[in-house]
Amino acid sequence: MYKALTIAGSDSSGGAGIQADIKTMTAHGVYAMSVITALTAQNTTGVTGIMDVSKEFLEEQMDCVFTDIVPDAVKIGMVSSEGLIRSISKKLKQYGAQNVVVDPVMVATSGSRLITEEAISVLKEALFPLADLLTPNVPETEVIAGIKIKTKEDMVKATKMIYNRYGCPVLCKGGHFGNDADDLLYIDGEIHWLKGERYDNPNTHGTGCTLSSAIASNLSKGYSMIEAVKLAKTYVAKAIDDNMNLGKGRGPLNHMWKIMQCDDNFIF
Ligand SMILES: Nc1ncnc2c1ncn2[C@@H]1O[C@H](COP(=O)(O)OP(=O)(O)OP(=O)(O)O)[C@@H](O)[C@H]1O
Ligand SMILES: Cc1ncc(CO)c(N)n1
Repeated sequence: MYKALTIAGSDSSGGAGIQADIKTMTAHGVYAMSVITALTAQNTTGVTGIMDVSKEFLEEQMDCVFTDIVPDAVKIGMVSSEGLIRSISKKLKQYGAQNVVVDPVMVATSGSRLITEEAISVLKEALFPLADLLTPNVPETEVIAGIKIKTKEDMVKATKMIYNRYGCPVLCKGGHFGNDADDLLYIDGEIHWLKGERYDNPNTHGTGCTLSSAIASNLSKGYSMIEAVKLAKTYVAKAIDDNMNLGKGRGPLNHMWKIMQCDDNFIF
């Protein structure tokens, strides 16, 4: 059994954060574990509240996981404050965590802010150097690189800047850019455009969380980074294209699209 850990915030509406991650890892046949950084009160229309856990309790959760069922891969999502980021960094180093995917979550699909301004610089300094892959979307890439992205050439430029600064592979996700869903993977000094068709579906709550936990699942199984990202992109595309339509705002994906293609007798 391959094992993956998500370190992220809980989404009460089940489409993003910890819930999306656990569904995704489970759909990949991977044993999922969670270290919860915060509770959020949110639904498909927005986030109404955030309650961070204490540093001590976050570290206690990490100790419990890493001293028992050691994860083959780790995905990090929403971490809203400096102290929690430093605690995660300390514990990842202490336990020599493998296959670390960092999704630098800043703003929810609904537009709500999920990290403080001060915490962004700590994220860069304490967490990015530990990442085996960084997965910013275009607005996050702009913030991290410090340049505006108007064209695909800008996307390449900003992604290279981040790669050179932090020394880790970068996947710049194109879900917020242009008429396609092309993502840019920069790894080992080479550019790989991962082409994607854009589906005309407003229900994209949690696409980023789902992609990063699918990548972590694939890495836990031993796939190369490029293969892990390509497979994850296909999984997300199919979960969007399944056209589930829940909630009053931007609804969640169908993480279980594959299982629901099986007949009931197979599942039970
Ligand atoms: N409408 C769409 N059709 C097809 N693929 C999409 C669509 N929207 C996003 N994607 C894909 O989903 C993945 C996540 O990208 P996106 O840019 O949406 O991340 P994100 O902004 O971090 O997500 P979130 O909205 O959850 O914060 C990428 O592989 C992207 O290409
Ligand atoms: C808890 C949580 N993490 C990440 C996102 C980004 O989609 C969200 N909306 N909620």
